[in-house]
Amino acid sequence: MLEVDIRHAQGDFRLEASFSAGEGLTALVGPSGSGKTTLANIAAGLIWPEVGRVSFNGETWFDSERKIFLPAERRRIGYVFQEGRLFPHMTVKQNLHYARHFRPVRTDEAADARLVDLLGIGHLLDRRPAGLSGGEKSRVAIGRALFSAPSLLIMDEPLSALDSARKAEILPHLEYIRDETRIPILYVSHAMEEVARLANRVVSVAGGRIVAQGEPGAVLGGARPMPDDMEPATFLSATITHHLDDEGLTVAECRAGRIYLKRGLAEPGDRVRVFIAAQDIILGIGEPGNLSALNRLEGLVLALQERAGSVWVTVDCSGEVVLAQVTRHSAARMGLTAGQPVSLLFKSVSIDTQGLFRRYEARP
Ligand SMILES: Nc1ncnc2c1ncn2[C@@H]1O[C@H](COP(=O)(O)OP(=O)(O)OP(=O)(O)O)[C@@H](O)[C@H]1O
Repeated sequence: MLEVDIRHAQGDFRLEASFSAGEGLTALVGPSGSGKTTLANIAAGLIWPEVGRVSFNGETWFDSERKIFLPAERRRIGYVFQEGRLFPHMTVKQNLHYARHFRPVRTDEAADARLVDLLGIGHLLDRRPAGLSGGEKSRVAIGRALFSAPSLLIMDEPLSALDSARKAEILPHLEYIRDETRIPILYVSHAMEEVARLANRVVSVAGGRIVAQGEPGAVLGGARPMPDDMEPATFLSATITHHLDDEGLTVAECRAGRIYLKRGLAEPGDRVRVFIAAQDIILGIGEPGNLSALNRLEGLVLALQERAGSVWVTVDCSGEVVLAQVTRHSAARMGLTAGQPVSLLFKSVSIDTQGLFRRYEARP
């Protein structure tokens, strides 16, 4: 468990933060300039804060009072930077092997080969970074961080330079690393989709302070405050009841009602976290016509909030708060007001479970 409790000034910027990151992936989210990278660098030992403490699994890495300053190279951290930062004059293999010098344990060639395999970079070993695509570079950078056999992995927006196809290619690798290596990961990101899919825990930062930390649903879900530049969404906790094999669908029940998911890895009885982007929800008043959207939840409008040209509508669906986003024009045309009964419609495809959350939720 990483524990950070610090105060630090950087020019005019004041940081005062206390947070922890345990097993699994902890996402550090927040608007640009809120202090995420600074916090990651403090955890890594690249910045020494003015006051406070940093510890990992009970070992003190930094303590201003006791004058303990463990240098970065002795913290056994694998750091993946936004832009990868591979050594341009070395081949992929040399980049990876360079990281092995930092290992405190003997090299296990079989484990290394598995990692190369897992990241799908075996065919790239003799190439130099200039001959790699963006996605390949990211995979090698992640591999290099893991090759040092780190006790903690810090990733600062490792996918931000990639388009959505390349991101989709890397996300499963990150999931595997999260679930199989058991190395705690501190993951800085703006992207709701990544956080929704990867995070076991979310720490939300704004203006140099921690505004919330905990389960992703509790920090980012429903009507709760969210960093301004993150896509609004709802997280629901649901239990899989059965599959509709012919239709490639899976049915789940949550407090808000029944939902249809794209068939993934989850099996009946599994608890999954379901992510619904607010802009994927269509709001209806009265009996909607014959629509193709499979999912329909019913609820009462709790509140309307104007945000950046659109309206966020929070809806109470049997005690579960669901967030929808509509244009100002639609909100006015529909005459939306608090207390009004509405239907929420969305396609099955707009739900992301992949069954991947199951593995986390099934953990002891
Ligand atoms: N060396 C420095 N000297 C003075 N101020 C700095 C320095 N480095 C960063 N800052 C300021 O500290 C604040 C926090 O920066 P930081 O990079 O931690 O934010 P961030 O949340 O990671 O942002 P982004 O998402 O844009 O990467 C910003 O206001 C930034 O301008």
